[in-house]
Amino acid sequence: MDASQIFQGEPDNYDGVTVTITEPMDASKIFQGEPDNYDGVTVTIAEPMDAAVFTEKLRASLSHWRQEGKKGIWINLPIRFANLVEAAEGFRYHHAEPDYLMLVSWIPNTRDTIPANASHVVGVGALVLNKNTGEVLVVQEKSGYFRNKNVWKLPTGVVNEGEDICDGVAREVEEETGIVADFVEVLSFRQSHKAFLNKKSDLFFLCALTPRSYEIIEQKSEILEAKWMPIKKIRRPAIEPEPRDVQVHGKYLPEEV
Ligand SMILES: NC(=O)C1=CN([C@@H]2O[C@H](COP(=O)(O)OP(=O)(O)OC[C@H]3O[C@@H](n4cnc5c(N)ncnc54)[C@H](O)[C@@H]3O)[C@@H](O)[C@H]2O)C=CC1
Repeated sequence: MDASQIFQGEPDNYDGVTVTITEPMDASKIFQGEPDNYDGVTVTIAEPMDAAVFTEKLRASLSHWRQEGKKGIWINLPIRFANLVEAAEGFRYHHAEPDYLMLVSWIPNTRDTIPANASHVVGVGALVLNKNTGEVLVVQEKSGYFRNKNVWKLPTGVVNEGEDICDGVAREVEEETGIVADFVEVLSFRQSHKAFLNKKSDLFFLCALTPRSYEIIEQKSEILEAKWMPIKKIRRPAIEPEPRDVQVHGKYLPEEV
């Protein structure tokens, strides 16, 4: 065995060994990471590495972090280094983004408190009401649950990462129908489960908007047709609300309805 690769210690009378660390650990032999506020470390792999070298360096780093009392160890693995996934012993997937995979390992013998990956998508629906005419903006979709069902529905969509709900709902309305509208307020919200990929939950916010323009220009890729529909014609929802859904309150309905 190459003596330089193992610690040299002092034996004692009880078959034990005491190792005294006299020099700083060779930084090139362990990964340098970014500390976080939860005694964790995030290592971002920036260079290609041989899998065996990676495993060796990771073992040395884990031993060092254990001594330092570190807890959650994160490895940000750009997709071009995906060959190292299997070499990351003791790590599990946390989440993946288009350009990287995040691995994590909880190293102390205490309860693992790593938060789960994002659990919900955030959807928005738009009640765009022209109070002068008593008409509501409705669409028929080319894909999704209501495809080919001849159902008129309120414009809906999904909020982008980092986008406010009030901006997302106005963007979706404009993208789908060409109508420029101002967000007024959230009327109700609903939570449903196993909504996306039969796994993620869905938080859906129904919002009131006031139109600033009235000429419809449909988005041909997603919308079959859009129109202004007299609110009196809206008889009942195509899907009955769940008992726990919060209902739209009446102040947005024109007085004669
Ligand atoms: N669409 C509807 O009839 C209703 C939608 N909602 C809510 O509105 C929000 C948004 O829903 P939607 O407007 O239906 O958007 P969606 O979630 O069905 O789709 C959003 C966008 O992603 C695309 N997309 C979704 N899954 C896809 C897949 N597997 N492959 C390829 N493209 C895919 C869609 O074509 C669309 O462009 C959600 O919170 C939903 O619960 C609520 C009631 C009815």
